[in-house]
Amino acid sequence: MVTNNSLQARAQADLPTEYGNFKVIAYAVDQEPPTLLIYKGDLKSVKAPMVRVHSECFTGDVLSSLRCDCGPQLHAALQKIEAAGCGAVIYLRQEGRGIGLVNKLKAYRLQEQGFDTVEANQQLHLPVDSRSYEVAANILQDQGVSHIDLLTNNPDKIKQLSLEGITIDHRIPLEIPANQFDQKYLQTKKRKLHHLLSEVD
Ligand SMILES: Nc1nc2c(ncn2[C@@H]2O[C@H](COP(=O)(O)OP(=O)(O)OP(=O)(O)O)[C@@H](O)[C@H]2O)c(=O)[nH]1
Repeated sequence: MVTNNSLQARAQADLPTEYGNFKVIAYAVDQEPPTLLIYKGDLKSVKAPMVRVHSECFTGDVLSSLRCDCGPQLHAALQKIEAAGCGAVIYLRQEGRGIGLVNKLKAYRLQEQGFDTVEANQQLHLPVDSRSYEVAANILQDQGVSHIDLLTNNPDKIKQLSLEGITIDHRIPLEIPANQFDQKYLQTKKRKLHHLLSEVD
């Protein structure tokens, strides 16, 4: 299993989780942190498997931070894929929408002073969102998948994956109710980044 000249499947294993039994494959280039494909079922056997392309959020995914909806989105995606019986999470190492964990924490400090998530990145002279979905598309293609049902609220993710050759048959919303700490974060995603968040004002 090899995707292109450099990205390779380096290791695979079973991954039993709270939500059900999955398999995991680590795709990597040289010593870079691996992109993980967590999946269940035969992805090629369905016309459009359910897929979550998830950007790393150490604070949300690992530390259960309430400042964002990332952790609950990841867990909800695993639950939905388990219920569907087939599907995948692709875990991209694009912390902080591409700015990295240190800069994300600097952006958090600025948010504590009143800036929103977009303004905080701008204050740091960093891109608001520098993510690429090419690796996700390469992994799907390596798995023989060209059509997916994508779990997302982010129209840019749909657009970019489409440009990389993946057809999004359906968007499956992945809305997590706001908590007392992430209301402004979700509002900014809706107002400035045009996320499809029907439950946010
Ligand atoms: N720069 C920055 N990144 C953040 C912040 N909060 C979360 N993130 C990162 O945002 C990324 C997730 O992107 P989101 O815009 O929340 O959601 P998305 O993945 O684009 O869209 P969905 O598919 O709908 O979840 C992860 O890499 C997080 O680390 C923040 O306050 N500032």
